Order: sequence, then structure tokens, then C-alpha cells
Amino acid sequence: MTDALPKWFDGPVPEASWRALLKWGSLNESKHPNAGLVRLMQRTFGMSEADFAPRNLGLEPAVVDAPSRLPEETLAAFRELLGPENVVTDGLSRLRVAYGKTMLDLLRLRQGIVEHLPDAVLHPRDRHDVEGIVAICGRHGIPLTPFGGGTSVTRGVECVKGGVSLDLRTHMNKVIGFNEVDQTITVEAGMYGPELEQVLNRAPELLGARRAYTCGHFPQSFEFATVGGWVVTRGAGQNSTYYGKIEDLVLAQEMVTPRGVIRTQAHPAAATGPDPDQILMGSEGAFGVLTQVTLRLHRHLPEALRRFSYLFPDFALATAAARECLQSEGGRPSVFRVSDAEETDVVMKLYGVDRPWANALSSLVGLKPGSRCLMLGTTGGTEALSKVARKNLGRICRRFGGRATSGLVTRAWEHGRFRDPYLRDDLQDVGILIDTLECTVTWDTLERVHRGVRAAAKDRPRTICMTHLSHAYPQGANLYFIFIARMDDIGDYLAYQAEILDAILAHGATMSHHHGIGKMTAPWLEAQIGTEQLELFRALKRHFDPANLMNPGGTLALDLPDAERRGWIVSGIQNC
Ligand SMILES: Cc1cc2nc3c(=O)[nH]c(=O)nc-3n(C[C@H](O)[C@H](O)[C@H](O)COP(=O)(O)OP(=O)(O)OC[C@H]3O[C@@H](n4cnc5c(N)ncnc54)[C@H](O)[C@@H]3O)c2cc1C
Repeated sequence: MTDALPKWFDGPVPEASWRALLKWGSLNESKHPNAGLVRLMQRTFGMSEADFAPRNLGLEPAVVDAPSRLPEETLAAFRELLGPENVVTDGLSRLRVAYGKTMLDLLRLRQGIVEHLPDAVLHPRDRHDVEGIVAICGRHGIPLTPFGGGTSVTRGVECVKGGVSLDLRTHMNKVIGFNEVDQTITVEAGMYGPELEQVLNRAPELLGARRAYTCGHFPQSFEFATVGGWVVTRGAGQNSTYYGKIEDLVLAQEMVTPRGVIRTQAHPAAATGPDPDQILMGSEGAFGVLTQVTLRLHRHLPEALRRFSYLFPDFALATAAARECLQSEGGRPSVFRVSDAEETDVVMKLYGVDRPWANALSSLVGLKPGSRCLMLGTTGGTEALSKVARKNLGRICRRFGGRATSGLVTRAWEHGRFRDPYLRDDLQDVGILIDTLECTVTWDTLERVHRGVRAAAKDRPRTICMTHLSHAYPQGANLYFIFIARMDDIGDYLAYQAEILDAILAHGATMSHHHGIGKMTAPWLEAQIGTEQLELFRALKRHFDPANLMNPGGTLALDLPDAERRGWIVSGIQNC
């Protein structure tokens, strides 16, 4: 192959095409793999120039010929409640909310496989509409699946039993209340991340506040996920080591369930029995529709941000340093990531800092490509706090053999933090699949899980398995695995994914740290948490949703026999 870069697809994406449904983010945005990444793909997969010719781009119109199965009188009841413009039954609109961004969804869309369509998409305007919808669904036994931003990577929004999909983004995206004395904001569940952050950063101008604020929650999917989706999947933002996961940021919720509306109170703490907020969070649409959330706010102090990046001789030293950073009581980093050796080599290529002379120099001081590991991140808070945390971190890193690298590395990560998912589209255009699974480990089990899951992943020849630690705590961290393989057969993919999930379970990690369980990981849940805990979830489900209408079909292992959940066969139009 010549040194010329492949001709990645760069044309316009028709709005009604398969590609518009499967691609990440904005229709006409993309991020192409750079030369370093292309060379890595060539070497790993033995790909020729011809192999890099994009194919199966999905530019044809997405045609869905499957009429809604809802009786006309039910549709009429929805129209009367919501107004006709908020009840949509055409095939394309239903397909737009049928899938999330699970790799299986993207593979199905590339192959034109349509299954599990909702029979109608409803656009509620407010909580009263949601209550009305839930009541109609209850009367007629219609399944109901909430749809936030549709960025689920666990088959969360898939309407396995048909019924209606509730699109909360259209109208339910407003600020309901702001309390500067308590430092809280209450918003509707369908608000997108950037809208919330804009309002908070510009609070003096937009809310008449004395200061600017931040929510502190920045998942990689930030631009396209909603506040409601964050909460019900127990998400984590990239700055969670400082701000906490979403469950640390939520103060109160309002959820419409078939049992009635449940509203929790915005007290910072209470000893009034088990915490209903914790029960509702993580319910993934299976208990009810989250309509409002009150969030704790932080002061917005961007000027205090300090960046760091270090290279360590190996992963053991890097993770030991990470643990010490979290346990030393010297202030916590905000963004905090430690890549293993394979990921370090790939990100150095991706960030364009993988120069032969730099590699030779770093090898001289024991930081060899193939074993060296990158730690990067930021500190925040006030200037003084950020400075202390940064200094403490630097001291610890040096003690564990870390060497500071160029500031370019963290800046390059920042530059790509929300844009890297676009790479997935280009790679899939040439038959390369890139997928992720993530879990929580204790510091004590980290090495075992890392080794075991990598061994399972690498059992398949010519597979790249990159791992990073992010979202760290004094007691452990999240391990995030990224697999890159030449693979486009759905059966192969599902079998491979099941092997990795088996390995995560077998090595004692959780089945998820922040993506949730959805319908994808549900078959592994009981083995991780135990029957008693799952029975507790099922008792809660019976309480909130006795007729099993809320997001049914395997979510959180609350229904369907295990064998059926595992045995899903993707074989074309099944349930449209
Ligand atoms: C490229 C990429 C990067 C990602 N990065 C991160 C990350 O850094 N951190 C992270 O935590 N996650 C990440 N995710 C996963 C995903 O973005 C999160 O799970 C997100 O919280 C989902 O929000 P959403 O609004 O898109 O929800 P959806 O995908 O629409 O829904 C997810 C689940 O929540 C339910 N739901 C949605 N809204 C409501 C509601 N109002 N009431 C009741 N149920 C509801 C749905 O029925 C579904 O079960 C990433 C995903 C992708 C594709």
C-alpha cells in the first residue's frame, strides 16, 4: 500500500438514509483515522489498499414497510391527548427511535435489518401528557419505552414488545427551576447536555445568577444524550473522579409510573429509610418515565484547570500511582485516565505524538513502546485547590517512576474527547468494528480482571484490545475495554461479545460501571448480583409496573426467561 491515506467517505448524508440512522452525532460531521492509525490497521489486519475502499455506506433511503399495529381508536386517544402532530406512525420516524448506538444496532442498520419497531412515536409536552400516555397504555395493555437521546449502548431503547416510544427530547427540555441559595437546578428529563451546560455557564445572563455554574457531568456522548438518560442508566462523566457519577449529582426526581407519580425531595441528605432516589436511578425506563431532575451544581471555574500527563514504565506502576493519588487525601484529579500499554501505543498514534526519535528517547529512560503506559488528566476546583492537587499528583507519579510528557498529550485528548466516536463510522465502512465494554473493579482485583478480559479478547487472532482506567475512587476504578477487529458478521460479533462478558463476570468485576444493563447485558446480571438482589429488583418492578408495560423485553433481567434473553436471534424483520 502507498503512503496515501484511504479515501474516506466525505459526502453529504441524506437525511432519510440508513447512514443517517447509524452514524454517530451530527449528520455531516466526521473524523477520519490519521496516518498512524491507518498503518496500525494495515499491519494488524493485513489490509491492502483495496481493503480500505469504503463500502456498504448505507446511503440508500431507509424504507420501512411495516404499518403500525395499534388500533385506530387507541391512536385517536393519543391524538386527542397530545395533539395530532405529537403522534407519529410513519415507518421512518418509528425506525429513528427503534435503535440506540449499540454495535449490534449499527450492524443491523448497515444490513437493513429492521426489528422491534415501536408502533407509534409519541412526543409528550409535559408531565401531564406523560401521565395521560401511561394511563392509556395501562388501559389497553400497550408497552411503553422512554427514548432520551438514543445513545444507549446496551439495547436500552429497543421496543422488543412493540408499543409506543416516548421521545422526550422534542418538548420536555426546559429549565423548571433554579435555586442559587441551595445551588440547584431542576430541568425536564429530555434536555441535552450542552443545553444544560450553556444555561449554567451563562447563569448570570440567562438566570440572573450571581455566578456561573457547571453540572460537572460530561460523558463522551454529552452532546447527544439527555439528562434523563444519564440518570436512569447511572452514567458517569469524564470528570467524575472530581464531580462524582450522576447519582452523586442528583438531588431529587419526578417519575411517572403506572402506580402513580413519585416525587422525591431536594434535601441534601436524610435518614428516612431506604433512599428512593437510589431506587429510581438505574431503573432504565422499566419502572416509569423520569420527567424532572433536580441536580446539585458546582461553581464554574475554568481558569483553575491544570493539565497533566505522565508516562510510566508499565501498567502495574501506573495503576499503583493512580491508587495512591486517590487514597492520599491530597486532592482529587478531575479527568483521570490511565491507559494500558496497548492503548498507550494506539493513542500516541492517534494524537500524532508517536515519533521515532521520541520513542527512541523514551526507551532510553525505560519507557518502552509496548510496555509504557500513559496517565493523563486535569485538576480543578479553585486555583489553590487545583494547584495543590496537581502538585500532589506530580509528586506521587514521580515516586512510581512516572515522567511528565508534553502538554500536547492532554490537549490532544481534550480535542478528541467528544469527536473520537466519529472514527467508528469510517472504520466500519471498511469492515473494521470498534466496540467497548466496561466494568468496575476494586484495586485489589484490577490486575486479575485486566489480564483475564484481555486474554479472552486476544484469544481471537488479530484483535486489538485497548484498556483504560477512568472514573477512579479510593476503593477501585472503572476498567474500559475497547476492541478493534475485522468483523462484520452479526453472529460472530455476538459470540465474541458473549465471551468477553463471560470473562468480565468470571474475573469478579461488575457487568457495568456506567453504561447500564439494558437488554444486552441482562443475561449476565443475576450471576453477578445474586438471585436475592434480582428478586428485590423484580419486587420493585411489580410495585411500580404490575402489568409489565414499561420497557419490557429483557431490560435489567426483569422479565423473559434467561435462555430467551441469551438466545435472541437476529434474523430479519421479526416484530415490526
Ligand atoms: C460514543 C458513545 C460514548 C458514550 N460515552 C458515555 C460516557 O462517557 N459515560 C456514560 O455514562 N455513558 C456513555 N455512553 C452511553 C450513553 O450515552 C449513556 O447511557 C447515556 O446516559 C444515555 O442517555 P440517552 O439520553 O441517550 O438515553 P437513551 O439511550 O435514549 O436511553 C437509555 C435508557 O434510558 C431509558 N430512558 C431514557 N430517558 C428516560 C426517561 N426520561 N425516563 C425513563 N427512562 C428513560 C431508555 O428507555 C433506555 O432504557 C456513550 C455512548 C456512546 C454511543
